[in-house]
Amino acid sequence: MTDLFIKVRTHQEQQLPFVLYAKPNSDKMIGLFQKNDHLYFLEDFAMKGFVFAPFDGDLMPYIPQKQSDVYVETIVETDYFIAKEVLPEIDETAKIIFENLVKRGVEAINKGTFKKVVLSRKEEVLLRQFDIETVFKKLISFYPTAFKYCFFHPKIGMWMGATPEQFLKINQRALQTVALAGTQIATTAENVSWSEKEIEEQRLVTEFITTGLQSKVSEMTVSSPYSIKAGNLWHIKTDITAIVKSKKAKGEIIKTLHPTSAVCGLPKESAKAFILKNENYDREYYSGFLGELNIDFATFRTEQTDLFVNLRCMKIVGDMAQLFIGCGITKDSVPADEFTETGNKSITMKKVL
Ligand SMILES: C=C(O[C@H]1C=CC=C(C(=O)O)[C@@H]1O)C(=O)O
Repeated sequence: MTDLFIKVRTHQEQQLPFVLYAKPNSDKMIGLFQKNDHLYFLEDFAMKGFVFAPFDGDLMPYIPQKQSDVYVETIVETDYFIAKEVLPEIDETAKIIFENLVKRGVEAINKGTFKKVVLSRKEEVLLRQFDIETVFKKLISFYPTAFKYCFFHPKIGMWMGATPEQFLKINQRALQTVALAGTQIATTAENVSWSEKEIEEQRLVTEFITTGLQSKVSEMTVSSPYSIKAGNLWHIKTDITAIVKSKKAKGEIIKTLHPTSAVCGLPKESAKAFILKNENYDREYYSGFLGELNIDFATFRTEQTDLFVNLRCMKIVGDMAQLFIGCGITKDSVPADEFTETGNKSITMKKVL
């Protein structure tokens, strides 16, 4: 066992906060180990550390740089893992509940309450055994292009995930983000074609982000939408770059964009109100955002922010893993298909358990 995982084990035994993560396509694993068990919240967006923000609410926990030890290790592929074959299992009660939720979402769209809403559910998986090191190494091995993480705080719990979605990357004043939406299960075919429903669903995310950024940036560029593979799924993605007008605008940009219409809806406020009223469970940190704020912990360069949307994630509670899965609903959504899509998304985490 390397120093990094020894530190993870001792921190977990001592119930001290830590985060372990590996960025997309990087050969580095980074661990941030808080020296006390205090729950720190961001007071402003100039603070340096690893932020773990929820879907809803202004309280954003973070692990401050000043209170932590940092470990960086190169990923050495010594362990060979075989991806677990995950067979679809349908929970009929969960299916009925989710399909009814989707129906209500489509009705609200038809009434004109919003154009799009992202609805989600939670699924529990019994863990026969659970070892952070093994699960984290599987995430690294199976999802090289994702942001992989394990976050632990005694007052929050343990969360793990492999998200394909960048929320915001800001290097000095250069900003990058993406509009990601539309899902299809990846079969062997490398050419994927998209329906009008999925194209519209993703276009609304691009519209939301570009409109939100408009007054705060200059030199915005927006790529054509293209298909991208994330684990067992295909998505549609648009790359967006811009120059932030002032360094102080970062907080405003984060507040404007979060939660994006890839996880909430359009318009944001009415979609969010519908989610909070109708989903009937607490999303907690699922569809929040997480990552480095104002510092790159591999190089210690400041003025670098690298945040991701907390998707394809799970919370470990006792001998259960709670998987969080959602999908974008538009006027053309078919409830049964949307339920199937959440099942397909659950495979990302099920494969590593
Ligand atoms: C809300 C999720 O995915 C989002 C990101 C990509 C594609 C999505 C979709 O096709 O619905 C979602 O907008 C999730 O994974 O729980």
